[in-house]
This record gives sequence, structure tokens and C-alpha cells, in this order.
Amino acid sequence: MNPATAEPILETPAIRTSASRSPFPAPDQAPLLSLREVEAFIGGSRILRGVDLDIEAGEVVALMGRNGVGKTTTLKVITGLLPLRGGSLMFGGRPFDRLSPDARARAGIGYVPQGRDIFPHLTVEENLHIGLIVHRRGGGSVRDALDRVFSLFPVLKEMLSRKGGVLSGGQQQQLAIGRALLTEPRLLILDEPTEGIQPSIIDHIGDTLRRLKNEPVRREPRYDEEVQSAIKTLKKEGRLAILLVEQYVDFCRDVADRFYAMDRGAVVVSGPIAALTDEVVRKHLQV
Ligand SMILES: Nc1ncnc2c1ncn2[C@@H]1O[C@H](COP(=O)(O)OP(=O)(O)OP(=O)(O)O)[C@@H](O)[C@H]1O
Repeated sequence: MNPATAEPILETPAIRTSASRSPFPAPDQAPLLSLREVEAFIGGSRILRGVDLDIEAGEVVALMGRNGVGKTTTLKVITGLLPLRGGSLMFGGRPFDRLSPDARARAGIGYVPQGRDIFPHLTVEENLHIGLIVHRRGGGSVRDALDRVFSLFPVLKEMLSRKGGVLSGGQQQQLAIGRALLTEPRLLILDEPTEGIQPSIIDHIGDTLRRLKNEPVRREPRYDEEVQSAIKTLKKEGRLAILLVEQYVDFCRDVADRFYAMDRGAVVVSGPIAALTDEVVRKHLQV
């Protein structure tokens, strides 16, 4: 079944459950990633309250929701930065909640956290080398892996000797994604890839003109088109799945196959991206 087209939208608590799936399906039939009834605490506070989420190989899934509902916490549980306190977590059909964050990275989970986490005092080239040496998987050549990153993000090739800290927000994002891709992940996790990216000059000019004409300034999302088009290219290649925490609805509608919307530590709606209607946005996502 293609989840992008065949799956109806469901309101939780009974979000899409897999009645036909046994709790431990054969690895080759299982989703790439599967969270069931996941619970997590920060300090004494219960932050995740039974999160259910599946990602199939090759698909792009948007995890959405208002501020503070538990999206980043969900990613931290997946990557092992926060312990699972209840429920199950499977990757490639096998439980993996006991693995260290490092072992999860080696198993194929690439993570680009919010704020990007590049090394500002190292050059672009040195930042990329960290991706190559730390967790490199797969048998492909380093040259091919680098060429793939440079074809997705040509600006990185031009800026190899610049320090990471002098790049623009959008370029740092491209560097962080490029570095994660060099580890050849099976699942790439991106936490708010559009966050903190400066409005483009074109948008700025547009705003100024509108102000001059006394028209309201557009408050449309502004995001990095390179990141958007890279996600679409990666999706076409189908070599990895992407889990994306993102607040811009248009961005998600453009790149994602499916979405999950969270509220107060649980998934409240999920479905194919076509089901992310304006009503769903108003009810579950708008502030
Ligand atoms: N280090 C922490 N200590 C205490 N509470 C925390 C901590 N980190 C997160 N929380 C709380 O956990 C809840 C979920 O936070 P989380 O960062 O997962 O939300 P989010 O959906 O990713 O939102 P945002 O878009 O604002 O990042 C919030 O109520 C937040 O206040």
C-alpha cells in the first residue's frame, strides 16, 4: 500500500494502527521506523504520552504541531538522546531503544538537530570530513558521496575553505544536512530545517515595495529553497526516508508524503499530506 495515497486521515486516539501487524513483524515487512505508545519524561514531567508513528523506507514524513507539544522530544527519543520510558521503538523491524545514540547513528539514523550543530571554527571541508569519519556506513566511495552532496548543495563546494561560522543560516543548514548525508543514513531526521533562515533579499524588497504602496506586508513562510529542492531530490532517489519537524505548512505540503500532528505529547491527527486541510491546520497547528 502506498501510504501517501491510500491511507485515510484518522483522528486519534486511534491513529493509524496496524491491526494486521504483529508486534514483532519480520524485519523485511516492518516499517523502517515504528513508535508504539512511546512515553518520555523530562525531569519529573511526562512529555510524551503514547506517541504512535511509522515511517516506511523512502518516504518523507512531516511531524507538525504547535510550540512545546513534544516534537523535538520525539526526535530525541528516536535518536537516543532521551530514554524511552514506555512503549516500543523499532528500527528496521528490530527493537533499538537500548542502543546508544552513537550506535543508532551507525545503524543508519542521521540527525540534524534544531540549531544545526555545525562547528563554526572548522571549515566547510572539515565539517564535512566529520560526517565522513564519524559514522560512515555503506560501501560507496567517498568521492561519490561527496559529489552527491555537492550536486544537492553546490554552494558548499564553492565555500569549502570558509569557516562554518561565517556561512548564512541557510548555508549552515545545507552544511549540516550535507554532513548528515555523508553518513549514508537510512533515515534522515531534520528538526526545523527552515528555522532561523534569513528572509531572502527578494522577499525583503517585496516587503519594502508593499510598505511603500501602503499594502500589508506578506507574512508568507520564507524558507531555504535549496533545502526544499534537496529534500525533493532525495525523495526522488528513494534511498532514504526523511522525518521532518517543520512548522511551515506550505513547505510540508510541498515535500512530504504524510504528516503527523501532535498536541500535548501525543499524535492527534495523521494522514497523507493531501489530508492536511486548512481545517486541520486551524484546529491543530495554528497558534
Ligand atoms: N530541558 C527541558 N526541561 C524541562 N522541560 C522541557 C525541556 N525541554 C523541553 N521541555 C518541555 O517539554 C515540552 C515539549 O518540548 P519540545 O521541545 O519537544 O516541543 P516542540 O514540539 O519541539 O516545540 P518547539 O517547536 O517549541 O521546539 C515543552 O512543554 C517543553 O517546555
